Amino acid sequence: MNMIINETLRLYPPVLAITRRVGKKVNLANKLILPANIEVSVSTLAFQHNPDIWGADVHLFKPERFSEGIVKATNNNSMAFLPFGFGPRFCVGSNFAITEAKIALVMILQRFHFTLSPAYIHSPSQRITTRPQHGLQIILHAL
Ligand code: HEM
Repeated sequence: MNMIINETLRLYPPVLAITRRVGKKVNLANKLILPANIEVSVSTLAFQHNPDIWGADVHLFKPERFSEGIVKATNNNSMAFLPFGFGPRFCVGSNFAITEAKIALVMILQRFHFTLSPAYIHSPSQRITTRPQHGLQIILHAL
């Protein structure tokens, strides 16, 4: 289930970008100079959809890409998988959120199997977090 959750967070990160204010002028590997007091936006979405990192199948839902961990999945660029941020400000609720998602899924799967409704229209959109624009209609079949 971890692989499925990771792949979902990769393709559809709830938080699309992480913002930081530059405290003092900084030179990044002589490639980029960031002046003090600007805001930098790190796009979770861009990193997680970059074919140079994830491969040509970057846009496909393939949970098995995580079968050997994040380092392998990112071709040694584990910072490119950042649905919960990175560094000292890493999400404090990440374990809680993942455990909650697993419990909810397990409770559903104990009672039902489900299929996607033909009414579903795939249109991820951002309203504070990423969500399905027209809802997510599924058909439940009692076990
Ligand atoms: C799938 C669910 C979640 C996602 C994708 C998510 C994502 C994130 C991200 C990307 C950050 C870093 C923000 C930054 O660096 O500027 C963050 C920080 C944070 N998250 Fe979450 N989060 C989730 C669930 C939760 C939950 C359930 C809680 C609380 C129970 C929570 C509490 C926090 C807090 C308090 C911070 C700030 C940590 C700090 O600044 O030291 N998050 N989250």
